[in-house]
Amino acid sequence: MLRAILSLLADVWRLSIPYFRGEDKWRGGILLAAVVALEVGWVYATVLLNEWNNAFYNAIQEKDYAAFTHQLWLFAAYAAGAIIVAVYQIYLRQWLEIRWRNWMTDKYLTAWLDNQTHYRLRLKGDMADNPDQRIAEDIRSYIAQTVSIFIGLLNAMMTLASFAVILWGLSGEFHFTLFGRQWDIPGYLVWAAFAYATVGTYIAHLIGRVLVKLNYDQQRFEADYRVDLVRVRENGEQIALLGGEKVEQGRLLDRFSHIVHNYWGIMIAQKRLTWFTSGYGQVSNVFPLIVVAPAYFGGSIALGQLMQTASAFGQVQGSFSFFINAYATLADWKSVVDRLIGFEDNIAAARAAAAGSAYRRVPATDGAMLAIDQMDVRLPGGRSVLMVDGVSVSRGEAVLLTGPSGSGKSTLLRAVAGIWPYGSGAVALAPEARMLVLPQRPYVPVGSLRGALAYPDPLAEHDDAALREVLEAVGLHDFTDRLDERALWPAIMSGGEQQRLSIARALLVKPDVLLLDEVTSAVDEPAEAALYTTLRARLPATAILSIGHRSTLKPLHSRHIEITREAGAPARLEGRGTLIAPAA
Ligand SMILES: Nc1ncnc2c1ncn2[C@@H]1O[C@H](COP(=O)(O)OP(=O)(O)OP(=O)(O)O)[C@@H](O)[C@H]1O
Repeated sequence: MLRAILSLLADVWRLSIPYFRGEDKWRGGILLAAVVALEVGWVYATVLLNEWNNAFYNAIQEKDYAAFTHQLWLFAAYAAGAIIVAVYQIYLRQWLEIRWRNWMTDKYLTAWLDNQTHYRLRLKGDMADNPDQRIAEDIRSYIAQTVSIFIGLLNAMMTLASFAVILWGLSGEFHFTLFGRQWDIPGYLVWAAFAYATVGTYIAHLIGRVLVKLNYDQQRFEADYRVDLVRVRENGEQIALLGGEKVEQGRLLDRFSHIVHNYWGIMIAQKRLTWFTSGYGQVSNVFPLIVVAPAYFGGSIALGQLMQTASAFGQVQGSFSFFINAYATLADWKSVVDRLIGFEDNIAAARAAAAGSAYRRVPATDGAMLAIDQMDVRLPGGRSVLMVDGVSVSRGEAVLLTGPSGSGKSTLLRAVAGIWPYGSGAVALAPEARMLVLPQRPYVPVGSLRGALAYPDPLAEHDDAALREVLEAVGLHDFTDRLDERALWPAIMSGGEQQRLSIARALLVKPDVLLLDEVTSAVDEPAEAALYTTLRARLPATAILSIGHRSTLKPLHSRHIEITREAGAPARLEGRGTLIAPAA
């Protein structure tokens, strides 16, 4: 158990310390110091209140009205101080939490989105479940829980230190005779509180430890369920056309049944733990009185001392049992910490995969804009799918790649674009050449059509005339007046229209090297011919490497290279292929 706690603390340190060393360290540090100072004030107030107990109850016992009213005034002053501390404690704490969360969210988003890590995390299906939950939900609850546990622990330690001293003083000496011998136990009330709390903590640990895994699983099941719901929403049209609603409902209910099943586990464990903690809490109300009662009834202490001792005992025992009451929170905290650590490790692994990638970027020679040599494209598991050698594209050339489905054409484009980390080889690019890759399924973001067209460039970069002009050029005449319309474009535009929009982007960007992955698969053949003709006419210097299946594509290119594949071996793409005579 000690080892588990130490490793948890090491993880918490790893997750928290960057904030207090980062750009926001001053403000974060000052807020944390203020919260700690208020907590110290709070504990000091409880110490004063404990002494007040003694004076107040003695005034009652002695029927001393003047002392009684004096003590009431004192109480009013303490209470006023406590109210101010309570208000600002929460306020400053929330302030710290939101600053910290802001910082951590920024850091995680950067780590996730930078260098295409978000994409590589997906490549290996097992690498990170639900990054959205890690970034949105787990960071929030991690910070809230860490601050709350830190402050709780600080309070428990300070309360323990102050009240143990008071209680030690109040204990006097406890004498009893056992086995014919007199035993003296100094500070016996402190030991009694300690023994009571230790037994309680240990029993709570035994009962509550199953909650760690159960809470972890619960979060995962909830997130999986949410992801499946989103998937149904996103693929609504396909599901409706295929009539897949029953299957989807079955799958969703199946996902949900995991939540229910696990929740029952949590309920049962929680019930068992509550039996114990609430019983323990009730006993704690009277336990100190029982322990001190013999001294009171024996006449050695007054009512004030009884009340002060009982309250001090309660404080000591309460701080010892901090872990008992915080058990469920600690279990939950551990699962949040585990998930964030797992996420950070996955990000690091994805970055290492990228850094360890054996693809090399070299400057192109011999006038080629793009050349691919000795490339071995592999899958995440290590299997080789495609070997490429001696393939190059010159300025103004349009090279068509064809080959069997699944032979690795799209993966080759990913490797050339630098987002695919598995495999090895050299990608030579002309110095300063700008490359644009248009994937098979265009990405049309939600928002204004202007934003979707210019994506991901800043809007100010292209003027309206240029945007309208490229829309006209790709045949999207009906959309030229809708630049500022905000809509769910992916649901409104047809597949072919989305592909045209994607080609319009290429016309805007005017890249030096353009990689096209079946970008006209959803338009008819005459439109396809028109689009390619437009591309080549308007980007006469661009080196185009495109992938396609249709035979009608051939005359639209200047060269054709075919991928060959023999059973049991990786597909091969080699050499210069065949020249295509320009259509008459
Ligand atoms: N992330 C991945 N994990 C495992 N295998 C993958 C992954 N991505 C692609 N593959 C596999 O790699 C092979 C090549 O896929 P790719 O999409 O490159 O083929 P393609 O030649 O473009 O096919 P098509 O002509 O059908 O579009 C396929 O067998 C595919 O299943």
